[in-house]
Amino acid sequence: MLVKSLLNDHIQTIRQFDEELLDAISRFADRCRSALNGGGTVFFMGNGGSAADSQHLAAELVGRFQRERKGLPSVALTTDTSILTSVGNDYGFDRVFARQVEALVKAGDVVVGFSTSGNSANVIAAFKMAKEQGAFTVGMTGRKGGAMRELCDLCLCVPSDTTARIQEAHITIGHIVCELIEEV
Ligand SMILES: O=C(CO)[C@@H](O)[C@H](O)[C@H](O)[C@H](O)COP(=O)(O)O
Ligand SMILES: [Zn+2]
Repeated sequence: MLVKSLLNDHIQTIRQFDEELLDAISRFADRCRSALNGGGTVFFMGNGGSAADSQHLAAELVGRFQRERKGLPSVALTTDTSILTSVGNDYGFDRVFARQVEALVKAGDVVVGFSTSGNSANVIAAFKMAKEQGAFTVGMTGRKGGAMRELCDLCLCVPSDTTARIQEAHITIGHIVCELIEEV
């Protein structure tokens, strides 16, 4: 049955998280915590479903995940249609995140990019800019990792080659990171 087999794929993907990935999730949360404690901001970006993940996680930090606490500085670079259309129109779609990183990101910030292929040109360009700005970069991708694997300071490769399964694992990891950030 297709439904059961798709659910099994999802379960298998999560089951196949190895120690290296679990350790990377903890390090991701630690980096966010130290950036936030030092007055920094956590930025998120991605295309399509990954844009939705970016907005979802920024909302968890600015608003509330599970605990009552102060709002934490976080920005999704996927939301301002005036910026996205002006930069896309004037400089090209590949620059829509990089330009915002140039304008907003400071040393000590964390820049998180979601890309199931690891190869979305606008995410890659923004990571390069984030390094120039002195930020810590976290790539969230799939098994192969694409260009992101070598480019990011920390790269979390979900053990699947299927976009949907990778995205499902990304939001699970994102929620775990939010829980660890709130733990303090
Ligand atoms: O949500 C989905 C598919 O599940 C799509 O919207 C998907 O995110 C888009 O095709 C993206 O453009 C894919 O980009 P990426 O994950 O390779 O960076
Ligand atoms: Zn999707």
